[in-house]
Amino acid sequence: MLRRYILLNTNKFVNCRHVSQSMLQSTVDEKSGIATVTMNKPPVNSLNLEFLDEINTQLNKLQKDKIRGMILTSGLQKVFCAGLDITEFYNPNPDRLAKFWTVLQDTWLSLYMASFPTVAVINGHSPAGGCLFAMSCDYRVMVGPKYTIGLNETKLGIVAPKWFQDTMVAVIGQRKAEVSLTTGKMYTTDEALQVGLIDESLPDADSALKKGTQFLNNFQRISPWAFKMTKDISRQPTVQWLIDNKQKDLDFVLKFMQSPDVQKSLGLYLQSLKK
Ligand SMILES: CCCCCC/C=C\CC(=O)SCCNC(=O)CCNC(=O)[C@H](O)C(C)(C)COP(=O)(O)OP(=O)(O)OC[C@H]1O[C@@H](n2cnc3c(N)ncnc32)[C@H](O)[C@@H]1OP(=O)(O)O
Repeated sequence: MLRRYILLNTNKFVNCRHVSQSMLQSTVDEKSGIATVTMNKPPVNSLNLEFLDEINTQLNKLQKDKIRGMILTSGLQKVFCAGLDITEFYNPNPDRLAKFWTVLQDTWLSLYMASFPTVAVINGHSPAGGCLFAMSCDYRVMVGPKYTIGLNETKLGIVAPKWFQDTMVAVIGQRKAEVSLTTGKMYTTDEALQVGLIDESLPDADSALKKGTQFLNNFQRISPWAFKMTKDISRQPTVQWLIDNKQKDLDFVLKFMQSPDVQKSLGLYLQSLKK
């Protein structure tokens, strides 16, 4: 369905195709072919089964629609994405947990290997799975200075899976990733810029969105085929492990998440969040 739509976050009217509207708003600028996908699941854009499914469906649709680029951002005031919904892990139903993890794997593969260029406009805190999503885009612009980003899993008493870790290594390198992962480091915007976890820091969301669009405009003169082949070659070593080990990865998560020690840590962490 084609109709005029207001591009969220910019407060400006633009010529847009409205693609969908629910926990996820997606608009495509007809002139540039750039999609803006806005996560809007209050209070913190936590990624549960239904939300992940919606994100994955949308990514696949944008791919079919042959868009020229995508900005991933948040419609919330101060959170880009709080990561995986911890309640999916706490006292889980094994069947649902298996579905949840499988959709997470698929969503990550769709985002990481997207055939179009992607930019994360990180307009709020971005821990754990939020950081994974940002790192999986081709470019990161973060609004500073007050938000934080990082893979904090060890702080919850859990372990970032190999493919989360490899994604971070691909962005900031082995040594920095190892220190960051083991300590569960959450970086301020300035620290993230220094370590290379983000590419640019801007003082407000509007200028961050403009920067993201500028980055995507670089690809107007680059063949989509050349872009995709180059990205595939660059990212293949990071994705291949998951492609070859989806079931092994799932089995490990199911076992790990149902262990009493992990459940105890998660329970305490959830309680601390509620406080
Ligand atoms: C083999 C190993 C397999 C496991 C691998 C798992 C891999 C990845 C794991 C993850 O992604 S786990 C998620 C980690 N995320 C976090 O630790 C973030 C926790 N949240 C925060 O730090 C803060 O909420 C925030 C994002 C900085 C926002 O702060 P703010 O003050 O705006 O909001 P709060 O008051 O803290 O929260 C509001 C409301 O949301 C609930 N909540 C927050 N984060 C989550 C979450 N990730 N999942 C579920 N629920 C979350 C929080 O409890 C509050 O609830 P109520 O009190 O309103 O009921």
